Parts: sequence; structure tokens; C-alpha cells
Amino acid sequence: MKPLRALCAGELPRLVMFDLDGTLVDSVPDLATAVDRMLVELDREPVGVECVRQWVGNGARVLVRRALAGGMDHSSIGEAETDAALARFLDIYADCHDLISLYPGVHELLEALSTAAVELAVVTNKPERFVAPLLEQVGLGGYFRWIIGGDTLPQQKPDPAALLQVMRLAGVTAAQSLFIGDSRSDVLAARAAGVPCVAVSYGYNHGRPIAEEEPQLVVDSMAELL
Ligand SMILES: O=C(O)COP(=O)(O)O
Ligand SMILES: [Mg+2]
Repeated sequence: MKPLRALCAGELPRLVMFDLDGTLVDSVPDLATAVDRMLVELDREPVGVECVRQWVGNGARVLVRRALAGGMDHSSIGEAETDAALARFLDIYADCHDLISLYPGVHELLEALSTAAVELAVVTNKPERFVAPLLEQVGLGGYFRWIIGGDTLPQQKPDPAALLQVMRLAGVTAAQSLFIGDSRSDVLAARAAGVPCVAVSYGYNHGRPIAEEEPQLVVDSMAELL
């Protein structure tokens, strides 16, 4: 795990925090199914998986607002319309978990880190209720000591609050921690927490290369970290 040591002054980090969607699991096919079913219920045209891939990363509420707006800018969408559509989306998504898949190298990296007694956490903007069951479904149920979802705290990424909270609970400093994510919110949250950030190139970053956000390291697969 040389690349991880290089980011933490020659030592293995004591805590590694992971983003979920686009980092550990490819969840966009299921999210797109749920978005499209919601839109069809509302007598709208479905948008398909490529649009949803660009819109994911700022939590379910913003995803639904982007779907209603048909683009990244959702400022025209009202709160009452959002509340009603979000409730339908969450209900529909609760039954859409057939297509989720684990990215290559994830299981191996988690196994190596936990064997080395590194503490592991998930910090995602996905609503908390979905996270533990999905991790269980893809075979990652036992690895994470802390799970923070998008609605666990008042703030979500890019705010660093969740990262700071996990670091506090783990009793570690920023220099002993690492964050691994796929999108701009992840890089910004890690930077604001003072934590080194590894970004994966295969995830969802609103259609832009993640290197533009200037994480400390970009990898094409978790296997590169082993
Ligand atoms: O729900 C989202 O928008 C994305 O979740 P993530 O923070 O795990 O990428
Ligand atoms: Mg993500």
C-alpha cells in the first residue's frame, strides 16, 4: 500500500473514509431507473442513465431537482414540487437495487486495510437509510465502523462536517486520515478538513475529469493503491 503511505508521511493512514456512489459501487443504473420511473409518473419524458450520471453527487434532493429541471441548474424548481417528487423517488428507489455493482479492486483494498487494522468509514451524500443495506448486498457489510449519510448531519459534502466527526470519533488527526472519492464535493470536503484525498477516475464528476479538482492523487482503479 505504498501510495497510501506516501500520502501520510510514510505511515499507513489510521483512518480511511470512502465515498460510496461512483467510488465503491456503480449505483447510477439503479438511480436512473428510479429517476425515470418518477418522471414517467409525473407525465414527463424519461432522461436515461447518461443524464443521471452527470447529476448524481449532491444527494437525492438535488438529483430529483435536476431531473425536474432537465439539467444541472435547478434554481427554477419550487420546494413543494421538490418535496412531492422526492417522496416518490425515495419510495421507488427503495425497490431499485438490482443493477448495483462493486468496482474492481474495492473488496481487495478493504480487506488489506482491515487486515492492517486501519479504521474504515463511509461518508456519502446518499440518504443514510439506503447505505448499510446496499453495502450488505454487495458483500461489504462487515468493513465499516462508521457510516454517515447525506441526511445524518445537517451538513453534507462539500462541507467537511462529516469527515471531522468521523475523525473525532476515531480519535485521529487529519494527517493520519485519508479520503477516497470520485467527485468535486469529495475533494472539496477533504481539502476543507485538511485530509489528503485520493480520487478515482471511473466515477461520476458531473461529466468533468476529476483531476481538474486537484486531489492529491488520481487512480484508475483501487488496485493501484494496493
Ligand atoms: O447520493 C449522491 O448524490 C451521491 O452519493 P456519494 O456522496 O456517495 O457519491
Ligand atoms: Mg460519489
